Amino acid sequence: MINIIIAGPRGKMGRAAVQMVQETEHFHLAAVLDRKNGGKYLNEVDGFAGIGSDVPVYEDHEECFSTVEADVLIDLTTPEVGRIHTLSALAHGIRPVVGTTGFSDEDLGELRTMTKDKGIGCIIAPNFAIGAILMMKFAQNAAKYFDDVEILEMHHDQKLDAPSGTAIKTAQLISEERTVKKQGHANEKETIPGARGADFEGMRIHSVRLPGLIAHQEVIFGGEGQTLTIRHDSYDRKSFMSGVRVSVDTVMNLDHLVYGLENILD
Ligand SMILES: NC(=O)C1=CN([C@@H]2O[C@H](COP(=O)(O)OP(=O)(O)OC[C@H]3O[C@@H](n4cnc5c(N)ncnc54)[C@H](OP(=O)(O)O)[C@@H]3O)[C@@H](O)[C@H]2O)C=CC1
Ligand SMILES: O=C(O)C1=N[C@H](C(=O)O)C[C@H](O)C1
Repeated sequence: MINIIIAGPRGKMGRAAVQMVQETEHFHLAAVLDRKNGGKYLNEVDGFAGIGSDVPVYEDHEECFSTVEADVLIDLTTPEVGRIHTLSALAHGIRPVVGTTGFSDEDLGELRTMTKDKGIGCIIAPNFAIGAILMMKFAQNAAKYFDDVEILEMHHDQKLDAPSGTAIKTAQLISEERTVKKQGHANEKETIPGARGADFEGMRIHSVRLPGLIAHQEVIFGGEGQTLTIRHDSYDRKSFMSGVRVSVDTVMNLDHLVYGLENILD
């Protein structure tokens, strides 16, 4: 049995994760970490009637991590608080599985150092959906043959960070194969600032935010007389849950930080 704490249980991902943990035979939801409802049980929180009558809600992460006997923290919050939760969990010997996006390179470096010092596992996954991981790997492979690429990520309009964690990870993987190149016309000029999107080593990332969307990304490569488009769509947050489950199982046997599920899948 793996004892789990979920941070951000009332969020869109947090709710899906609570359901996944409850449905997984060898997982036990030991507690949740919320910024409201401290002192209650989960079944007393709006939207959880009938679920988690034995699952305490904590508002204070220190109190939660020092009181609850947990193996794994699943964090699905915001980068600011997710970073603090992750550092604190590691300090208490609890292995973090972090889906929260928006961490800076400095944040990742700090977490990598802390994980190494503690000698326990930590997984930070910008995207838990297997289709999205394949999209990133296919895009990295295609980058061996195409120098010019633009990433178009499309998300629901409640998303806080832009570009998405997936788009940044995709650009990082592509950059392992691609020589830095400023794309487009040498003299191109934006007549409205931002028209050409974010610049990652000369490749462009465009962020669309619209109600109705969940999580979607196209990686478009261009060459002479042709384009190649690699696209992934998440239509339901259930698409992320098998990746969260695999991450919880895997982090139990790690002694270092893994950034990206492509590193733990065959
Ligand atoms: N890795 C992956 O595959 C995926 C990652 N994500 C990422 O997961 C994160 C959560 O996404 P999503 O569920 O859509 O977002 P939501 O906004 O729906 O949920 C975030 C939750 O975090 C809580 N929260 C915010 N600030 C604090 C705080 N200071 N202390 C404690 N809790 C806090 C919010 O509480 P309140 O309701 O009170 O604001 C909310 O319940 C995002 O970073 C997103 O990018 C999303 C989908 C897939
Ligand atoms: O906020 C979201 O919804 C998502 N966030 C992650 C990201 O930033 O890449 C993963 C997925 O795209 C959904």
